[in-house]
Amino acid sequence: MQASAFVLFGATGDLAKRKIFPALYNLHLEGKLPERFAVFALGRKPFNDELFRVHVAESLGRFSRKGKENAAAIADFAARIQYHVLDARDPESYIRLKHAVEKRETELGLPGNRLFYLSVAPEHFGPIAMHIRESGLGNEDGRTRLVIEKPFGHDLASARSLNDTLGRAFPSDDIYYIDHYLGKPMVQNLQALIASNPVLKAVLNNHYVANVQITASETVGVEARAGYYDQAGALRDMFQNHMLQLLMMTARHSEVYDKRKIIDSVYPVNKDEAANHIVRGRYAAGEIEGNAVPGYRDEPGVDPQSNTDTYVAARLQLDDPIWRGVPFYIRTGKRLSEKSTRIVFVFKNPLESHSSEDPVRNYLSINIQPNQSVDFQLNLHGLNGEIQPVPLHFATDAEEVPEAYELLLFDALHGDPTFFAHWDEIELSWKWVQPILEAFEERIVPLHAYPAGSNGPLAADRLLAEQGFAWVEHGQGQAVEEETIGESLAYVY
Ligand SMILES: NC(=O)C1=CN([C@@H]2O[C@H](COP(=O)(O)OP(=O)(O)OC[C@H]3O[C@@H](n4cnc5c(N)ncnc54)[C@H](OP(=O)(O)O)[C@@H]3O)[C@@H](O)[C@H]2O)C=CC1
Ligand SMILES: O=C1O[C@H](COP(=O)(O)O)[C@@H](O)[C@H](O)[C@H]1O
Repeated sequence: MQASAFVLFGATGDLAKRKIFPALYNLHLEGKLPERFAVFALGRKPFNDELFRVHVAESLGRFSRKGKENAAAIADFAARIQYHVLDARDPESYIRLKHAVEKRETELGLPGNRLFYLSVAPEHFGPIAMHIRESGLGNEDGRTRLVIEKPFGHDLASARSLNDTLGRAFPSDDIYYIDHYLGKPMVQNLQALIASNPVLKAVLNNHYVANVQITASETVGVEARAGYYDQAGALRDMFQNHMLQLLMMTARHSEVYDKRKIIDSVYPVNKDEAANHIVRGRYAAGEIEGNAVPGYRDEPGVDPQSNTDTYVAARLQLDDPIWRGVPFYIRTGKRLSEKSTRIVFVFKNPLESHSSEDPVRNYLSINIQPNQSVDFQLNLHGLNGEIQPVPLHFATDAEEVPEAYELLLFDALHGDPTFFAHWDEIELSWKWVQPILEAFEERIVPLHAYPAGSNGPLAADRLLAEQGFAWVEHGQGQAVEEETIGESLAYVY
C-alpha cells in the first residue's frame, strides 16, 4: 500500500472513538497500514498530541475488536497520530494544517497522498471540501481522496446540491461515500455465497422464491443523537441508505450485476399510494431485556411533539427478469425485540396454500449480524405424517470477523471503491424515497406506535398478510393489541 496521510475531521467525536480509531488500530495490528503513515486528528477541543493519544488509547481499550490490552501496540499506533485544533469554518486553519501536513510528509518521506475523512455533521461536508481545495491542502502532487460519512443530503434536492459542491472540490472518482453496511463481511460475500453454491443460484429467482425479507432491527433507541435523529427518522437514517443498499446487494444477479440498474428497476411508489406500501412507526414505552425504557417522545433531546418515525417497513417490486413478481419486504426500526440484520428468501409453499396462518416452512436466512450465519429451514415428515420444520444452522467463528470500518478504510486507502455507495445509486435511492418523505410530511402515511421490545407495528404484519405472507421472526417480541388514537394518526399498542 502506498505511503499516505490520513486527515480526520471530527477526530474527537463519537464515530471516531467507537469505529474509526479502532478500525485503524486493527489494521495496524494486522500490518495492513502502510509502513509510512501519518494520522492528522482534527477537532476544536483543546487536546495536544499527548492528551489526544491518551484519549485514543482509552477508546481502543473500550472499543477495539482485539489488542485491547496490548499497551505496546497501542502506544506504537498512537505515536502515528498528531492532533491539531481546527475550526472547520476558519479558512486560516486550513493553511496552518497544510504546513503541518507538509512538514510531517517531509519528515516521513511521504509522497503527498492524502485521504481526507469527514466524520463531522453534514453541514460541514461541502464547506470543508471547498476549503481543502482552496487552501491547496488537496495538493496536486499525490493522490487525494475524500471519504464522507452519511447522511448524504436530507432529501433528493439537498443530496444533488451536496454532490455538486463536492464535485467542484474533488474529481468524482476520488469521492468515497461510506455506507458501513457495505463493509459488513456477510454483505460483501453475499453474491460469492450464491455464486459458489449452484443449489442456491438455481432457486433464488421468481420460480421458487415467494418473497424476500430484509430486516435491520435494533434494540437501542435514539441514544444521545436526538439532535440529528429527530430531524432524520428511520426513513432517512437507515432506509434510504443502508436498507436500499442491502436491497441492491441482494437482488443483483449474473444478468444484472450493476447495483444502479437494480435500484432503477424498483417500481416507484407515488405519494398518494404510499400508505398502501409503506408502514411507519414510532416506539412507545416498553421493556428491553427486562428493563423499562421510555417512549421516543420522552427521550432526552426529542421534541415532545415530534412526529419522527423510528420504524419503517415497505413492500417493493422490481422490474427485473429474475425478480419480477416477487415482493421485497424491507423493515428497520429502533427499540425492537432483538438486534438482527438478515436477508430471508422465503420459498414458495409446495402445498400452494396462501394462508398466513401456515407456518413458513422453507426459507434461507442469511444472517449478517450480530453473528454471521446461514439458516436453512427444511420440511421433514414426522412419524405421525405431519410436516415439521427443521432448521439447519451454519455459523462462522465470530472473533475472526473484521469490523465493517476496517474493510472500508483499507479499501479507501487502496483506492478501491467497490464497496462504497456510488453517487448514481445514492441519487436513485433518494429519487425512490422522495415521494415517501413527502407522504410522511403531509401525514398521508399514518404513524403507528409500537411498544419498545416488540416486533414493530401490527400494520407491518398486515402488509405481508395481505399477500398471504408473514415475517420470519427470530426474536419473541411482546404481544400487542390494536387501538386507534387521534384524527390522522393510527397508533397501535
Ligand atoms: N456516531 C455514529 O454512530 C454515526 C455517525 N455517523 C456520521 O458521522 C459523522 C460524525 O458523527 P459523530 O461522531 O457521531 O458526531 P459527534 O457530534 O460525536 O462529533 C462531531 C465531531 O465534529 C467536530 N466538529 C464539530 N463542529 C466542528 C467545527 N466547526 N470544526 C471542526 N470540527 C468540528 C467535533 O469536534 P469538537 O467537539 O472537538 O469541536 C467532533 O469531533 C456525522 O456525519 C454522522 O452523521 C454515521 C453513522 C453512525
Ligand atoms: O448508520 C446507522 O447505523 C446504526 C446501526 O448500525 P449497525 O452497524 O449497528 O447495525 C444505527 O444505530 C444508526 O442510527 C444509523 O445512523
